[in-house]
Amino acid sequence: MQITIVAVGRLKAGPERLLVERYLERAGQTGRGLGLTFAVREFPESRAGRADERMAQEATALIGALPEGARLVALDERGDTVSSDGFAQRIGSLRDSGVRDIVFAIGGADGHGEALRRRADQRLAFGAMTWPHQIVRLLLAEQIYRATTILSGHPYHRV
Ligand SMILES: C[S@@+](CC[C@H](N)C(=O)[O-])C[C@H]1O[C@@H](n2cnc3c(N)ncnc32)[C@H](O)[C@@H]1O
Repeated sequence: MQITIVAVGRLKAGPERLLVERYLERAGQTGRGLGLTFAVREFPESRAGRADERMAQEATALIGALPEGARLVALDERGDTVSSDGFAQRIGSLRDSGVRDIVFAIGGADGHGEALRRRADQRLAFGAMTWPHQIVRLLLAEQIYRATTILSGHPYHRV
C-alpha cells in the first residue's frame, strides 16, 4: 500500500526538510517488510486574491491528483486526535483490507477548502493548536515512521 503526503506549499531546504526526508527514509526501510511504500507530492499555493478562491483552487488540485479509490485523511486542527498506536493499527487494517492508497493532505496558509473536507474520509488533528505546515509535515512523517515500527514490532516506540 502506498502512503502519500500531499501538501500545499514547498518545504524549503533546511532542518524540517532534512528531518522529513530522514523519517520517510526510515519508514521506507521499516515499511518494506510490511508492504508499505511512501511518497511526498507538493502543490503550489494558489495566487487567487480571495482566501475562499485560494482554498477552492488548492482543493481542486489535491482532489484531482488522488489515485482512484484512495483513502483521504485531511490534516486539520478541527479533526480527531488519535494515539500513535491507534494510528498504526488503522494503517495496518486499511492495508489488510486491500486499500491501495492512503493520502494525507496538508493544507496551505488558509487551510483546506470545503470540497476537500467533504471528500476526506477522516480529519486528523495533532492537537487543537494551529501549527505551520512545515511542522505538520514533520510531525506526520515521524508518526508514519513510528507506525511502521509499531506494526513491525521494532523497539523505537515504547509505551
Ligand atoms: C497554517 S495551517 C492553516 C490554518 C488555517 N487557518 C486553518 O484554519 O486550517 C496549514 C495546514 O497545517 C495543518 N495543520 C495545522 N495545525 C494542525 C493541527 N493542529 N493538526 C493537524 N493539522 C494541522 C492543516 O493541514 C492546515 O491546513
